[in-house]
Amino acid sequence: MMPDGIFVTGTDTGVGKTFVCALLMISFEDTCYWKPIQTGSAEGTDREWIRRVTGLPDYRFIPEVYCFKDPVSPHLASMQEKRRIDLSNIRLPALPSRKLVVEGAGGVMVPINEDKFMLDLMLYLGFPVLVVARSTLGTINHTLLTISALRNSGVEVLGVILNGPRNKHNREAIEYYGNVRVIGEIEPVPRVTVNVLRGLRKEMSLL
Ligand SMILES: Nc1ncnc2c1ncn2[C@@H]1O[C@H](COP(=O)(O)OP(=O)(O)OP(=O)(O)O)[C@@H](O)[C@H]1O
Ligand SMILES: C[C@H](N)[C@H](N)CCCCCC(=O)O
Ligand SMILES: [Mg+2]
Repeated sequence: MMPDGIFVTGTDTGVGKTFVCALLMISFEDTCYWKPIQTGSAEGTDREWIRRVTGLPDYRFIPEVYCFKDPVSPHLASMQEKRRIDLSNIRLPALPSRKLVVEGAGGVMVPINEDKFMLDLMLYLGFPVLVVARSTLGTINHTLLTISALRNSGVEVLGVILNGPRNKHNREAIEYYGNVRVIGEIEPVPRVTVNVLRGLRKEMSLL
């Protein structure tokens, strides 16, 4: 059962958070998507990408609160555009549905202003967190560090999704040393389409 709100973070930028959010949107009816802080919008937003790939209606997508053009860390993008990111401006929108998927920018320690990080946004919103990680070499360290930062701050970790070629040893190490569930393993797909996402829905069944 998907909780009413879920925050999707990752061990890095480009690990597949948006892909997993698209999969959540396809897997659970009555779910809205929200990426409150987006950078790199000059190349398109994650909201637009999920909307295009899934074909889901507009009302299931909540507009960003902060949207910056340059594909850099939010703290830098906000300085460049002279618009400080203030957590108190990020208010939970009135939802047209019961469930919400929130996507972060990059990983947990990405700065958003002079003294706040993505992790503070997670604490502020208060949703349990799903961690998307690569399946390949190096992921044990990145994933354990991410989980440790989340738990040390009191954030509930729902589980980990490993994205990439299946790697049994990495999965087992993350579950054992991280004392965490790997709830899904997503293999690379040649092309991301709504039918491909539908075929991957079983990867969300442990949520
Ligand atoms: N399992 C997969 N198979 C094929 N392509 C994938 C898969 N997972 C992710 N991708 C592709 O890899 C790229 C990076 O993934 P994605 O945009 O989901 O990362 P992200 O973590 O959301 O990055 P950001 O920090 O920029 O939000 C995208 O082009 C995405 O479509
Ligand atoms: C532009 C990119 N796709 C993301 N939206 C922002 C990633 C910020 C990462 C910062 C860092 O960890 O160095
Ligand atoms: Mg993304």
